[in-house]
Amino acid sequence: MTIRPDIALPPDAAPPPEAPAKMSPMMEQYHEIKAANPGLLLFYRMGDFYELFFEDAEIASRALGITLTKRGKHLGADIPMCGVPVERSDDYLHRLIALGHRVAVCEQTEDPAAARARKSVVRRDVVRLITPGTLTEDTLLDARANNYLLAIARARGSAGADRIGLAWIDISTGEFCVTECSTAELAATLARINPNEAIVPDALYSDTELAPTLRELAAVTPLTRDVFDSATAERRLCDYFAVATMDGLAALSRLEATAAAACVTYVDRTQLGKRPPLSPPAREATGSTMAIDPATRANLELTRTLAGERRGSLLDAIDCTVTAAGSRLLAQRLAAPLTDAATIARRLDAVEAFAVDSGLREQIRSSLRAAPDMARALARLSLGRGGPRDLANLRDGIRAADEVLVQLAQLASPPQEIASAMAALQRPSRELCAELGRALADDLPLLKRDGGFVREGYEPALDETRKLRDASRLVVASMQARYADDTGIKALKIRHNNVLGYFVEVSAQHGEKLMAPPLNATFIHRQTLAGQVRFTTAELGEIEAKIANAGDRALGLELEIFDRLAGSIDAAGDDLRAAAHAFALLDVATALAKLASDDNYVRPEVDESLAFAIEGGRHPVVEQALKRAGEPFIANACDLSPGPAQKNGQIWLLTGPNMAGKSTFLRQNALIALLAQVGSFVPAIRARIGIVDRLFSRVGAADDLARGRSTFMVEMVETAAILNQASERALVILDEIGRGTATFDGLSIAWAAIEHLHEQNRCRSLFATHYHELTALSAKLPRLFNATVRVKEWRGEVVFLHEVLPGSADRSYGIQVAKLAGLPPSVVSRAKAVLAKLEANDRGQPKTLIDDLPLFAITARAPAEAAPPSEAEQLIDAVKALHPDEMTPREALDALYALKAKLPKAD
Ligand SMILES: Nc1ncnc2c1ncn2[C@@H]1O[C@H](COP(=O)(O)OP(=O)(O)OP(=O)(O)O)[C@@H](O)[C@H]1O
Repeated sequence: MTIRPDIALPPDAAPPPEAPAKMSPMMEQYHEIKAANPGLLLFYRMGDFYELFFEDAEIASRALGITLTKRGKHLGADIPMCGVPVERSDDYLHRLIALGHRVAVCEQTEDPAAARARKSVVRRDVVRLITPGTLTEDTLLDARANNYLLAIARARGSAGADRIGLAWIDISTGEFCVTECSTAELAATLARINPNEAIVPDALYSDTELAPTLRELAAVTPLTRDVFDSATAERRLCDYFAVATMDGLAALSRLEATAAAACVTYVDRTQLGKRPPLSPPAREATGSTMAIDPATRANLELTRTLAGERRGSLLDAIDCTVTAAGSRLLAQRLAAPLTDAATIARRLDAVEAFAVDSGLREQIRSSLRAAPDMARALARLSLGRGGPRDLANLRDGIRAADEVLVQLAQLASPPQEIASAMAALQRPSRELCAELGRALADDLPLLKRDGGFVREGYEPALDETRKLRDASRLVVASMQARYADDTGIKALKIRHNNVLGYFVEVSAQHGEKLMAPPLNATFIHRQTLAGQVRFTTAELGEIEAKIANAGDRALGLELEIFDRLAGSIDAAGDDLRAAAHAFALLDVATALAKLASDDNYVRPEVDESLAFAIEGGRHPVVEQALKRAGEPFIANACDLSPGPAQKNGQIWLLTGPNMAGKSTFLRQNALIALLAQVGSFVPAIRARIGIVDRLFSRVGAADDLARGRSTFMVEMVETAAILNQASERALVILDEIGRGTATFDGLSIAWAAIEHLHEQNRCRSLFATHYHELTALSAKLPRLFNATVRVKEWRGEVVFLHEVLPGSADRSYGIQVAKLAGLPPSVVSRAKAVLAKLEANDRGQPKTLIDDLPLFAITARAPAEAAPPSEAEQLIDAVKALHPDEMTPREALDALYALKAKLPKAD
């Protein structure tokens, strides 16, 4: 989490910086603006740079790696300063925001010439506040991820039963959701939403109970109590949505309304009164999504791998979407699998429709690929930050909607989700689209202030003004010819720059002529450069004014047209947002269908039972990785459904050698359940899953030194959470519990945990272990089933078959795996010797063996330990080293002879 004391102060509670006794007017202005924006880095515009001063400069120079310089003195000390060029500021802003900083951008709001004339400092004002959760610029956003601002409100309950209200919005797309949860559920809910910035009341920010959870977040901004005032929440929401009561828009609990109002208040503050259009808050019913705590999300590598990469995660493996909005929706869905079988079935129906019709699927995907990101264009326009290309995006979006509708008409009876997407695509006004088509030119500038984006013929007044402007430019050209004639200077040119405007330019040698009578009556000297002399004339001044006026008028008219069009778009915002969402939805459905048909996924049966029956299940990510390496993935079944006379699901106890595929098997079953409830087809031959309400996974172990927890402590905290919270609808994946401590302690903990799962939690579970002693528990626990991963021993080597079968393993083949990993041969054979002794005696009495086993150092030197490879082994190594695909026939023949030569000579 990035909480910086320097930026984390509540906006209205920080003390203003101390004003010095005497400072320059500019520094006075700086201090005044800085004091009004505490907690934010101030980007103070000076010419072509944004400058930062004092502590801001120190923070920014450190964060951005830019030079810290000095500018004047303040209270007798140097003023630290650093600056970033305006045209590259987006890049710097991006980096500061990514680090959790918040920035106030302060612009010059008048022409410096006017200030000079007034003999005072240029007027400046903060034009916007940029915070991680309130971004809209494409350059600052990740197109494929949502950018959520989240507000957390708390209501104190009796006996520690506090309730938490959450509201989250993405102002770049207009999404707005609220929900409530308990304090215990907070971590899982936050991990699901994954906000880029959270705002919390001061009191909550300093709460010791919640601090560890809040620390997991990317950036947290504490705010004063008034922002979270429940008494004024409804009024603030009504004010934002311009309605008299929220009842018609959303039914919110008081706590949800408090969090929602905090969000809109913060948006108001950071956008300085500009209000991005938001959908009315959609309420997420408690329990409508599968609860997955942060550790499980991390372990299962849902959106990021444990190393923090998107590549290699489940999302990356299944994301075949072709639009940024589709990718965002898929990530949202993956983060929040559903728990309602009917809703899941509706999503699956849509995927199925496209899975069976690959022709239609590909047509739609190619139309979607060309469609623009309407939601973000819309948000930029509403905030006054949009440009002509955003208008064009909406025009093209509506055109794409028509194209997709024609394609979807091929479906005889579209399933419900597709039918509602079709209805949404019909909503945007076609008249608006036609108007945009008439108004916009073919080539559009990025910024509206560059002009030239309105098509000729759209508005007569504009055409007229442009003609005037262009005609005046022609007059300048003819004037140049006339002046050249009149003066006899052929090389005379009329040029233009921003300082002088239009001017006559001649070489130095001709300059004298124009400055002497009679020509000096017409040509007024303006500037002498090394090689040229520049002049103006009264006539040129007049024509320049005409050109400037016509140009300004033309731009003014264009901007009026822009505002009119942006206004119509804003008014049609709801329809356009609905269409944008429909695109995303179709993108996700077609992408999942493509995945299903490319990778052989099947439609899962999802119902209210406690079944969990997978036939031919595969791991979606490992399978893809093996496929790239040209290797097959071995499919495996898993059945945790209650037996004939049982009420609860089963526990599979999986034993098997290292590297056999136990972890892969555990995770694949969790991922199949998750994918099924996301509404995706699954990598299996058949799958029936009774709704899982909560997924727990403890796979592997990692230190959490930042939190002062050792590997074993992390393992136990996570196991405790599972044993305390899993109900009979949960799915629990436990991998090697207890391995982080002494053998007997670990075995005992694992033993007790299995009994607890069986007797108390009674949930469907998969438990992998190297403690083979645990398999004896199946005699006592009727719903415990022993399974093992098969391996084959071949010439002393272990061969992994990756097949999961009933039964239990008797050994771990740890030493063989260690050998494969390249442990020195002396260590491997020494380990074998120790193991043999240990097995011959009681495994639990290693101390008594010390005397039986001479020291490693002594045996390690024994020549037998490093025996040279046998002839057969040499032959195998030589064959392994051959790469037939890379050999020429000649090389292959030579290799054959060489192999033959290696054979033992027949006597
Ligand atoms: N079903 C399978 N088909 C093909 N290859 C597999 C399969 N399962 C696992 N593998 C391969 O075996 C490797 C090891 O798998 P995994 O990590 O699941 O083993 P493990 O039994 O959990 O090992 P350990 O006990 O050492 O943690 C994987 O990286 C994968 O490449």
